[in-house]
Amino acid sequence: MSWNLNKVIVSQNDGLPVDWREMSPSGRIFVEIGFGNGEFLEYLARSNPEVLIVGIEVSQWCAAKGARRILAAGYENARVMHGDARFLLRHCFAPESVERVYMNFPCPWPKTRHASRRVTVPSFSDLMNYLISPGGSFELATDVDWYAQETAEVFSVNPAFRADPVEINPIRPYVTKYERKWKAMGKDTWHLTIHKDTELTEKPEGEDDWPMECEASTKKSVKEVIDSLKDCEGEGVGGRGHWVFRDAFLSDGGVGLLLVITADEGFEQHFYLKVIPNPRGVTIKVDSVGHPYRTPAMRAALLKALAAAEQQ
Ligand SMILES: C[S@@+](CC[C@H](N)C(=O)[O-])C[C@H]1O[C@@H](n2cnc3c(N)ncnc32)[C@H](O)[C@@H]1O
Repeated sequence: MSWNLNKVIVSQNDGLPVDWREMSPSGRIFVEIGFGNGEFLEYLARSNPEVLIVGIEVSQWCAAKGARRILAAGYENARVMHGDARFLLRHCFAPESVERVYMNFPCPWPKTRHASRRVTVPSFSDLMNYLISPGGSFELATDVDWYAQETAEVFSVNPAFRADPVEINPIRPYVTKYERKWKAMGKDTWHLTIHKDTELTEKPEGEDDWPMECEASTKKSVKEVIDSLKDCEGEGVGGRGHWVFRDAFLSDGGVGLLLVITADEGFEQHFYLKVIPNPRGVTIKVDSVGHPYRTPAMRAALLKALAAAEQQ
């Protein structure tokens, strides 16, 4: 059987931030981070038909499996995004647009040297403050007691939030396969609910609105522009993220290609900047193949290429 996964999988090509409210029967939105095999996602869609349920999965295999599950069940109120939730939630959702965020049994990355890989790094509470609407909540289920405590502590320093006491083995409306297996071994689970009471005081600027193409008036050739940029590197806009021009090529048609690698909050992208001759100089544009996301590091790389082209 073939599946049209595009009916369910959403990417930034649908516009940024994605217009989730328009897809939602009531305008309400719930998110599940790291949905694994998608059974909780399906449960959320089934039990909340008036709400749009958005699942985010970093594993491509799980993202496709979850999308197939939603299609097979025939739910119109669920969508899937493939990628790192820490990045996608910031860039693909409008501020304070999500009512509830669920995260079930995330990998705790127990070793200290892997702590930065935990979904609940300290900046996570800022991300949830950006994302969750006043009156909304974040719910964590975990099989690791210290992970629940650590997450509660991460939120406790943020005055926008109020945490319920961590619960042990509460009765849950739906138990996933992972949780069933864990319980069958006689083991405990811990649950944490965090409430957001206050509104964001500073609304973040629309940092995803800038164009991915610019023109430089210059007498330099395309070759001179790309040669001057090869191996350059620097910080993203606002000191966020990092970019590097890894390689430069000149096509037979005279178009320059710069291979750019960016890292934003642990989110890495590889894409090309095209340098195209025009009568006044050059046009520099982010190549859309691979659908890279607009990030502070991408913006800084584009600005660097523009400055290098215009420099006498
Ligand atoms: C242990 S599994 C739990 C799956 C499911 N929630 C359950 O309860 O059965 C953790 C899931 O989180 C996903 N994941 C890990 N880090 C993530 C991230 N930064 N963004 C989105 N998904 C992530 C993994 O791919 C994996 O599917």
